[in-house]
Amino acid sequence: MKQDIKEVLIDETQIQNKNSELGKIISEHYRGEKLTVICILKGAIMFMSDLIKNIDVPLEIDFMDVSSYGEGTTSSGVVKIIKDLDASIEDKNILIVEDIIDSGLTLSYLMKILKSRGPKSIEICTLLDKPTGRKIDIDVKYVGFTVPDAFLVGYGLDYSEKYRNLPYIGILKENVYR
Ligand SMILES: O=P(O)(O)OC[C@H]1O[C@H](OP(=O)(O)OP(=O)(O)O)[C@H](O)[C@@H]1O
Ligand code: HPA
Ligand SMILES: [Mg+2]
Repeated sequence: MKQDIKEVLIDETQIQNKNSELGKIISEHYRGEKLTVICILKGAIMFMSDLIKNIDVPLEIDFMDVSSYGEGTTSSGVVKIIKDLDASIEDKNILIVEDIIDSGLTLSYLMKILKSRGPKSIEICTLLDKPTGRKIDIDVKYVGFTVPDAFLVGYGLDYSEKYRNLPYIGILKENVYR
């Protein structure tokens, strides 16, 4: 796996420091409130599980699986719900946790659906933001790192379902997918 990585962009320590920093800010924001954290499968699993260890308000977790990338490196633009939430989000404070916002198509679609279900509040926290990929505007409250225009893998992010288990964020060598 390592031989397919051109460069480690964000290492484990940088990721964990960011989780601690974001956790503190989020805890202050929801102080005195209850929170539901929604993990967008599969990419956000590692980030969400590390992030919530750093949030100290009472919270519940739920999962939603949507997919638009399939096996490629560009979004198909067609977002499919593979698994919906287990619980209602009506009148709840919702924090959506994502690994990366690239074109913005996934979250734009998701936000429309979730806002229509009447949450008390709804915000987005993404570990990575790739603004050069954006096709549609997204209002993001919490961003870990702004990343360059390269295909990234690791810490939950995949290429063709692989590399999710790398403990860092790396740039995938172009010859792997070209
Ligand atoms: O802003 P966008 O261009 O829509 O891209 C971001 C989305 O794409 C990836 O998910 P993917 O559909 O690959 O599913 P996965 O999380 O299971 O890998 C990633 O986890 C985000 O959800
Ligand atoms: O750079 C990326 N890597 C992995 N998955 C992604 N989904 C959108 N952008 C990316
Ligand atoms: Mg993916």
